[in-house]
Amino acid sequence: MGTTTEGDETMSQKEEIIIFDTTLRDGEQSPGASMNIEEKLRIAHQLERLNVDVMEAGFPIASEGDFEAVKKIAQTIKRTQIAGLSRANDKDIDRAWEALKYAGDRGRIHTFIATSDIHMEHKLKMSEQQVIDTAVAAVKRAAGYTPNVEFSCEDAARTRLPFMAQVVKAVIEAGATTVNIPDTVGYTIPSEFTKIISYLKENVSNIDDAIISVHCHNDLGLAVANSLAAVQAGARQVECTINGIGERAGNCSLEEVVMSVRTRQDLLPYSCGVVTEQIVPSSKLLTTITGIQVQQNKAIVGANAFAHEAGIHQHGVLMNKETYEIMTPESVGLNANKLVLGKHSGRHAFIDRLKELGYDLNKEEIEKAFVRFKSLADMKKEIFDEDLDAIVADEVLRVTETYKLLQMNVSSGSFAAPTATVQLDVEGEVKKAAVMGDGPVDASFKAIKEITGTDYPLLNFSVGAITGGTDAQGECAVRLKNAEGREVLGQGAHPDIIVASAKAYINALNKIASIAKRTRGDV
Ligand SMILES: CC(=O)SCCNC(=O)CCNC(=O)[C@H](O)C(C)(C)COP(=O)(O)OP(=O)(O)OC[C@H]1O[C@@H](n2cnc3c(N)ncnc32)[C@H](O)[C@@H]1OP(=O)(O)O
Ligand SMILES: CC(C)C(=O)C(=O)O
Repeated sequence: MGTTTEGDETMSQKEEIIIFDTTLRDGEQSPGASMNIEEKLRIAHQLERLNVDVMEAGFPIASEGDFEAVKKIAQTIKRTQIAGLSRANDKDIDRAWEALKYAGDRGRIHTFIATSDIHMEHKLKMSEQQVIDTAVAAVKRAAGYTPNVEFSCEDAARTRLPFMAQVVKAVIEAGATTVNIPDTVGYTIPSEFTKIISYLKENVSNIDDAIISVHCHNDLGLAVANSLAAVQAGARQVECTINGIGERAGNCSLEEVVMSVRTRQDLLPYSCGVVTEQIVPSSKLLTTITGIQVQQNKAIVGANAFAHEAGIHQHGVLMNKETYEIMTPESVGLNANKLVLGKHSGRHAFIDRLKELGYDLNKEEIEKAFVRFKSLADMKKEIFDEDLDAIVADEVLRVTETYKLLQMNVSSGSFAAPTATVQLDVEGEVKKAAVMGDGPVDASFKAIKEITGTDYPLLNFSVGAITGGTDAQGECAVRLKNAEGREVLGQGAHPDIIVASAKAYINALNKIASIAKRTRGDV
């Protein structure tokens, strides 16, 4: 791009912005984004390919599952720093280190306590002095395990500045090497956040002994703008998530902040190590795993981010892409010159495309996905990346199957009552049911319920077409609530939308069964 200054030599002389990804912790706090250990590990591998500097893997005290996920990630990921969150108390910090210790000096304890009046008075019921003492004690305890300690002043953007300066000074003295200034409730605006960071730089005598970090939420849609303002004021770590997922309206979006820095080197002359070509694969993997779709007009990773519809724009782009494109699709991992995949494609092209999409599958997984790819290619002229995402989600990312769909047949229309006949393999036993319903999906779900003897509340059911055209695969998501009140997302894809719905329902039942087995200690 004519307007950017890239190139390794120039980049290496620039001040570095540390990219701290919190998709697996704050991102996971998005309603419906809970992931199991295997899913978190897949994202962790992708974050390593994306080359973020730090990944926050979870909140180890939160649950057995989160502890195991952080531990597994700390044991498996070899290059990236791994952070674990803890409240400012001994038991959280000890538990965090128990999981993080496998990463050695790449393990980071991230401890926090709120510093705003409203949080101190109503939530913590602590005085200023108690908060300072608790923060200092927490940092000291964490520093006893590792020098890699981050401290966050929760709700910093609504904290009185002289008090925050006192806290920041004290935690740096106690051993914090990164001090994070979160806008926990997405309240600040860029000019104010600039003043907050500048204030700390000017009024905390030991501020240069730590990296200043920011962690912005998007309640007013300003998370990225606020993060960039903070960087310009001296912050050197940005906390963010893929697709901007996170608590409430989400967090600062990684792809937006990284591409802003890369694209506006004239105003943001910093370097960051993110391999931007891995942005779209990361976004897609997250969508596949969580089922949370990205809005079409989402910057960088939305379906329309590089689409030009208007004639004047199309004309301009045909003459010179830079008339309407400020970055190339290739730079974020959208490969325009791809081999077309269809029924005549072989394993080499197939594996190559899966790798481009960020899937690192073993031989057995590739074989399963390939068989499914060929059968889809028999029904559909061209197989798109989205189809491959759905195949991988369906064939590889799914949990151990207690229930397998063998066959189904549905009759429906405007005349007779819709009827579904479904045959399932239930742990080796073939079972069948034929049931009428209000519609074909309702009839299928009733048949599955009858066979499996289950009746979990259905919270949500959504249907979408993965690609365009009448031969597109349908993609369904089903959200059920298990007996313990936990929400479970099931996904299924198939060119027949009713079969896709049944697969999604069965996928959710399999997840519930696998949670129950884990709880009982059967697996
Ligand atoms: C801004 C953020 O995103 S912070 C991270 C938010 N993420 C989460 O909360 C997800 C994971 N959380 C959990 O699983 C649970 O909340 C747990 C395991 C951490 C705690 O569960 P519980 O012990 O049942 O407590 P609960 O969540 O109801 O209340 C929080 C308690 O922690 C205290 N607390 C809150 N923040 C902190 C802190 N930073 N340091 C010390 N104590 C804190 C609260 O005052 C309250 O204490 P109390 O039980 O003495 O009244
Ligand atoms: C724990 C902190 C960093 C947080 O998530 C927030 O303040 O939003």
